[in-house]
Amino acid sequence: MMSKRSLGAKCAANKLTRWVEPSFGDLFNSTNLSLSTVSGSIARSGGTTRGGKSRPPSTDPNSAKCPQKRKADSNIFKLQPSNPTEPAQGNEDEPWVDAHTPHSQAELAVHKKKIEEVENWMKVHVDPKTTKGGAILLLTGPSGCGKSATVKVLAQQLGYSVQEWANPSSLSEYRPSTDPDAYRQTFDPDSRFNSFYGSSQTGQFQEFLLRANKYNRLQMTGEGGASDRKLILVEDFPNQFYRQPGCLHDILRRFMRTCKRPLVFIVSDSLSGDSSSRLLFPKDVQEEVGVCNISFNPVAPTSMMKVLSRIVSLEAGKSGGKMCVPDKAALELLCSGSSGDVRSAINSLQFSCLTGQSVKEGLLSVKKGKDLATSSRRANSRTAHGKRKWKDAERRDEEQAIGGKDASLFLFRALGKILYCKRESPEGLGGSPRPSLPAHLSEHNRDRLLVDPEAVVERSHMSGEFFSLYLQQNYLDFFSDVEDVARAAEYLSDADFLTADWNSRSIMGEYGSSVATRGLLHSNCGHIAVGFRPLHKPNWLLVNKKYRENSLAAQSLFISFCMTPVSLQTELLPYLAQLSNPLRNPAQIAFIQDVGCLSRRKLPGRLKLEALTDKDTGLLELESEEEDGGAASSAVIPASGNLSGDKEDQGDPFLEPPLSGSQGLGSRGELPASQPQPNTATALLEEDDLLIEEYDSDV
Ligand SMILES: Nc1ncnc2c1ncn2[C@@H]1O[C@H](COP(=O)(O)OP(=O)(O)OP(=O)(O)O)[C@@H](O)[C@H]1O
Repeated sequence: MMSKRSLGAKCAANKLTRWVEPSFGDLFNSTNLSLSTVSGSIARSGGTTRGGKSRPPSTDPNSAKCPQKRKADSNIFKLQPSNPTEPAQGNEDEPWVDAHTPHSQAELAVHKKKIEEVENWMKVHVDPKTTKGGAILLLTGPSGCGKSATVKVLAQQLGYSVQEWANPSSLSEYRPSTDPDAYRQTFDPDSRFNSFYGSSQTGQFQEFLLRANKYNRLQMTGEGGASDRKLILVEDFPNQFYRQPGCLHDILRRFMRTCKRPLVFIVSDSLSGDSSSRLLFPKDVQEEVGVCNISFNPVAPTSMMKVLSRIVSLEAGKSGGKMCVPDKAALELLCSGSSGDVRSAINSLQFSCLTGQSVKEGLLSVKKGKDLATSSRRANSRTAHGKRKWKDAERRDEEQAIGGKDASLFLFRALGKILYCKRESPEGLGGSPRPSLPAHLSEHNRDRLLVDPEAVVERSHMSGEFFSLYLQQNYLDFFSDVEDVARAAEYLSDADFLTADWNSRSIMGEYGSSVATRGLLHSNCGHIAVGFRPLHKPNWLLVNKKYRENSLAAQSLFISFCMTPVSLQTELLPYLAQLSNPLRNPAQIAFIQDVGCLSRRKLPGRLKLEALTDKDTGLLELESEEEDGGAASSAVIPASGNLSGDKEDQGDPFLEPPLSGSQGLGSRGELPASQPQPNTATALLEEDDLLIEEYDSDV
């Protein structure tokens, strides 16, 4: 993978001299000084983006000290001149992402509906005449999908100014005074001499919000428009917020009470599942302070193509024939390789169009991609449908060669790739006959797969075992023949078996997931086109959650017995349930009724399935498990349902989720909430299955 960031880092190391030179342009009579690094950190001093060209240097010390990281990324092209002795020529070195910044809604590579949503929110909340209190907008979505660009374009269009927060890079050093009074004041939050508080990033952030809310921007010469229409933009978050999101939540609450300006937060999601937006803005806080959340999608390939084609034609015109112009196939490669990140796509485009030694490889890769695209187009002339699929599967590696983004897959899509079992058409690509298996193996004959199962699992960013767990939950809906189901079930249990031994689990994990995925694909020979099928999260997650909660509850309620949770639930509680007067604590009675006995009347029904959405990731699942589970954090959750990370059961890595979880579930057909439910207990009592009398030893 050649990401823009790693590329930037490499170039910075190699061409450090060139990086320094323009900063001393005046001294060395270097006239072509590009200021976009400094001016890249726009608006944090109060200005909006003015055009895509070099902007005047900001006077804000923050912006000079700390160029925003994403802007710094875009400077990679400045750091690699073909000849370091030559001065930069004109705008040649300007990053195209900056040079082609969108200036109007029509130019934005963002879905119209999303733009409209943001525009409507702005119209309602930014005008101080129509709004009373503060309002908060949260924009989420993958990196480079145009969130900031949308805010800036709309702000410019509606005549609003944007005041943006940027994390200060260096804080003024704190030197404790020897005077005890001064020392006390330093740490006293109510003291106005509180230098410690004032100098922390969080403190500065709070102060920024206060000032941004209180004061209007200074009117610069030549600037017109209503300066009281302002929105506050936050994309960088003080690091402290990631450690203690509660700090941010307190600030938000205070902001909503006291402020009158609208506040826009932009948080980029990562495909690998470490969702900052979930951490910084949990659902309950969003509801409490009334955050409006608009979620952006990756840029659609058609919009991306339009942007790239426009840039290529403009740049080709400017270069006067010097530029290496990529053709449509190469642009398509760039589009699919960028995973909907317009910044990454434009950077890759510029990189691949540069002429010079340093990008020779990039050009070769484009050529390779072109050749491949052309040959596959020829080969697929017969089967129009197979054409695209084939190209997708075969070209993925080529895409990565030209600075493509890491092609991560959301879990939903990754599962679909296995379950829908897409294969090449029987006549093969190009109509040439495929070699077939010998007669005695003919039952194993299958058309060629259009997916690489191992790559799919890898791109889903979750362990193979966990991936198999999702497959186990969902595969039945995609089979039409019971023989196939039997074979698939066998493969799945083989996969479980491979990872059953915790000693070799880390090594065998990959083999296990290969057996599970390939086994499913191979078994499904009677596969019929099944249209859309909803996918669900594994029941195991719910059962496991319930089990952990029961374990904790059992331990705390029956602490005096000094037994492990497993022994409590499988030995003691069923025994106590048989006694008519064991205890007098209502919580204990309720728990015994919930966990210690099987209902004779009602059979456990199917659990209520939780739908898997296209934005879910397996890691989130694990995280939420850990959050909810408190002390019982699970480090590894294998497909077989073994819970090896559970602290109470560390001595028993093969612990099965006990029956207790499903009992409580089954009696009501759905999983009850975390703690033992009094209603469950009541329902059971009503059944007369069991009667536990309250026993008072004092009587
Ligand atoms: N047509 C276009 N639509 C959107 N952005 C474009 C377009 N053409 C060029 N760009 C540039 O692409 C970049 C898009 O990045 P932007 O900052 O908007 O992404 P983002 O969704 O906010 O993600 P991040 O959090 O990574 O910044 C900007 O630098 C923008 O100037």
